[in-house]
Amino acid sequence: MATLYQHKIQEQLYMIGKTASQPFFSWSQEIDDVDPFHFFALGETCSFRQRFYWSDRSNETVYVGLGCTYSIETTGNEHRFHMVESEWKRFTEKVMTHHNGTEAAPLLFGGFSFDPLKRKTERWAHFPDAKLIVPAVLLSVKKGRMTLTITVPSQNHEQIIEKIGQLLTLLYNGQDSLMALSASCQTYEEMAKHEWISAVQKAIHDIREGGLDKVVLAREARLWFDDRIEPSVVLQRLREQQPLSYLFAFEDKGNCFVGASPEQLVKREGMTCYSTCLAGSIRRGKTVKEDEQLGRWLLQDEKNLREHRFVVDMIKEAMMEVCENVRIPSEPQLLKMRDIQHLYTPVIGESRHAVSLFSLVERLHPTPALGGTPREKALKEIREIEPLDRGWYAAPIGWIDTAGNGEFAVAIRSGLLQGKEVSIFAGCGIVGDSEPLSEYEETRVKFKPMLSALGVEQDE
Ligand SMILES: C=C(O[C@H]1C=CC=C(C(=O)O)[C@@H]1O)C(=O)O
Repeated sequence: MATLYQHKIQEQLYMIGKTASQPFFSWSQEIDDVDPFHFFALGETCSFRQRFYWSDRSNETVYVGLGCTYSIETTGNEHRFHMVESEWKRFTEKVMTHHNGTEAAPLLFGGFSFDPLKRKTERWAHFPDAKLIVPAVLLSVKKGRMTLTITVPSQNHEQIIEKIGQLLTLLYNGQDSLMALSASCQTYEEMAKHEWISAVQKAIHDIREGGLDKVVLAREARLWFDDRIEPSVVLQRLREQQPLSYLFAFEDKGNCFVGASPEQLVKREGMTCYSTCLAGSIRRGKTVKEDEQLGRWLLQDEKNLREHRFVVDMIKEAMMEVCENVRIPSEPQLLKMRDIQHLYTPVIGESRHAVSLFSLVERLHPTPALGGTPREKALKEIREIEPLDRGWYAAPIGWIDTAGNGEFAVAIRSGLLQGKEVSIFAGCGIVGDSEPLSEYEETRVKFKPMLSALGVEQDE
């Protein structure tokens, strides 16, 4: 099998080499079934320094990217979304695509930091305010059909093609390299716990004083393991444990940001735009009866409904500025994940003119589910009182295609894997009648998805 692909690639490249009229060349081919996690894991074996994983909430669309043919990156740029959009457009004009009857084309993957104005720490050194890449090799799974897309420079691509050949050989002829989680956690520490609780008290005070309605405060826990954590194992465990979440990973030179988020920021599919309001939370019950009671309580609890309403109002307003026929249910429903249930309201609209995906991301990020309301005041409050550099946590992560369609999730329920060390993040919406200790407990529940994927169970 591998030989056939290698032969086809070589043949195509030979032709391109002779006729190259564009700086980049992208070649797609439908392939036999492979396991996306295995594909991701082989990226490490074959020394690809960048890896990306994405699957949507239905698991119908899965993308795995390895290597980097083109990258768009910026820090400290207040027009970062616009900059990424125009760079991407420039790239699409420089690439010659050979679809071979597939629907595939090169994709741009990546993410953004939560707040470019927050002081940065060493922890996030490999994650600038925007970093998106076109992978050298991309596995796309759409409704069960698998396609391989190779995107390389038209010249001087011999080395990368050789590496892709090695990958294909291992993919079809080698052993399945996925392993169980072998590292065990030596130390677990909740960072700045007391400082965080004081920050919540301060936020409650500031909200009661007026001028600020809601602010989301997040915190970090650190874990130290006895061995390196391999992201593909964590991804696979997240898929098993959080089947209704977006699954994402972005790895650069051994630093991997990974998570399973229930929250869509935005999706653009032709003229249709989708977003999600997700705010207001309670844990899952231990029995069906208790779970239903907790759910019913959440649907009627004034404080949680208010937290949720701020998000609905903001997303509705943002969508109505660019869309017509905006559909939003009048009441939230419950979204139940393994460890937690949320108030959830989906939003759909038809864009009035061809509004770009990145301009939608810019309008929506951060919603009051991650920042607060009013937006600028909440961001200022977070900058001043939150004892944390969020990095890419709570920020947009996703992909865009050459037609401008794509999807970004909100990178919550996530962690940063750096060799034997891991940071995980969780936050919650603070309003005037919040209670610091129950907000603290809520963040503990939100740590659970990452902790379980890392093989760590929390004390009750
Ligand atoms: C900020 C997080 O969750 C947000 C999403 C859903 C519910 C939330 C809440 O109830 O506070 C948060 O707004 C997180 O998980 O770190």
